[in-house]
Amino acid sequence: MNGVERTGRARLLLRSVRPYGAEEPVDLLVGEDGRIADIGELEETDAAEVLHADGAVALPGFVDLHTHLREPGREDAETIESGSVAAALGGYTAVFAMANTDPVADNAVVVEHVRRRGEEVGLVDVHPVGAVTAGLGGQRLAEIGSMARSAARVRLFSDDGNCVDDPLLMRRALEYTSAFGGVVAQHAQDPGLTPGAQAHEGANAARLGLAGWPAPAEESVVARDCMLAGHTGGSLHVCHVSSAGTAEFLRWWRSRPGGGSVSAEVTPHHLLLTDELLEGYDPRYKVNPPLRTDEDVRALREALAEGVVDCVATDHAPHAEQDKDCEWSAARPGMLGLQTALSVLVHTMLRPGLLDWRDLARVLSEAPARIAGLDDQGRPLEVGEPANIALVDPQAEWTVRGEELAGTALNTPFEGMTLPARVTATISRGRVTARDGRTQPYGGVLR
Ligand SMILES: NC(=O)N[C@@H](CC(=O)O)C(=O)O
Ligand SMILES: [Zn+2]
Ligand SMILES: [Zn+2]
Repeated sequence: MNGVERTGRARLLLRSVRPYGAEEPVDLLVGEDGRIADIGELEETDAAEVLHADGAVALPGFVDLHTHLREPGREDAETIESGSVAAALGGYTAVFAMANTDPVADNAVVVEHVRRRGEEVGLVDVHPVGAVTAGLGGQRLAEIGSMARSAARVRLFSDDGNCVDDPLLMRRALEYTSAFGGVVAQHAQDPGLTPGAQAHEGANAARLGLAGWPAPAEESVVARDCMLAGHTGGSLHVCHVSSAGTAEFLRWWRSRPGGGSVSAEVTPHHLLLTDELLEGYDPRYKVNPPLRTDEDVRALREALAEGVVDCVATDHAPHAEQDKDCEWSAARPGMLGLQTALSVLVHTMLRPGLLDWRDLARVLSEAPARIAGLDDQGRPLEVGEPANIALVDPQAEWTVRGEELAGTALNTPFEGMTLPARVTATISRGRVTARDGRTQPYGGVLR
């Protein structure tokens, strides 16, 4: 008896997919319950929809712990809808929407709005991140408990964009969130070391006359927070690790007893780009933390390969044209990332042999789902599991054009670059949400 006989009707038949890049293609059947019903060489069924995948690599749908959707407040840069489109096209089935909106997501009303709007759009599970401090002000804790208990059931808290600088507040946040299994995601940047910072502190910034952002401003906060997490038993997640020194510290810390309560992410742009790109003062390369050196890039790739850094998060940061198309110092930091992440990972990690497809499933899906405590994402591609799937054409090559990406923002740092591999379809709980560059809502609700 196959899964469909067990569960009733079939919904979708994926013809010829290669789970985790396996040599031999198989067929994958999804039941009406949105779960994988059968895998193998399957007979024609009365499946409602057949998708000919032509040997595409099948991975569990990607999970982004770090996305800026800009709604509420800056809908001119991105909306929950346009960001969901970008996410589905990029192979994502769940994203975490950062709290630095206007109003800030520091209370139950805002986080419930974000979650509900994500459900209405129905392309990807949108999980709101709650602010750690009220108004991202760094002075007192936000209403963490009420956000956790709200219908949005917030588990991830971050002041991202700002660092939770005050050590006592950081300690309290770790203690408080640990009571209900929450996680504090820190944007590690000592503000005292980075006044007016514009670029990685080093030879390039000096030559270009840009105020430096020294790596120890990140490393010292990461070290402090690891120690606070160890002391309190709280869970710390380090956002956008950017320096070799941070990777080295995390390698040491995580090898110690108790070091397992710390997790970390790296962005695709920090795995590929360096501060040499700043030469022409093009604000598309302005980002926080800044692009650093070749040596940092190498160290970050190694750290991801080793598992010292658990996962990849995009830090997708759309900006309106007037906030990027201006002189360097006036431009906002941030880069688009959702639709290019898989390709950058194939280019920087898979092709050089640092990771294989199974590892990509880990860093793009399984690890972030585990860190955020999602039990229906990052699951194995096996019978009975939820059908959250990204299909990837590994042979594809494409040239990135901001104009062709979803949404109105154009600030991709990969403009004009030709990258390998492309997401051809995304399936969210058994429904095709994206296919060949188009999206279609699943109309489902989060469970
Ligand atoms: N990464 C950025 O440069 N910008 C982010 C904030 C952040 O992630 O720190 C943004 O909100 O635009
Ligand atoms: Zn940040
Ligand atoms: Zn961010």
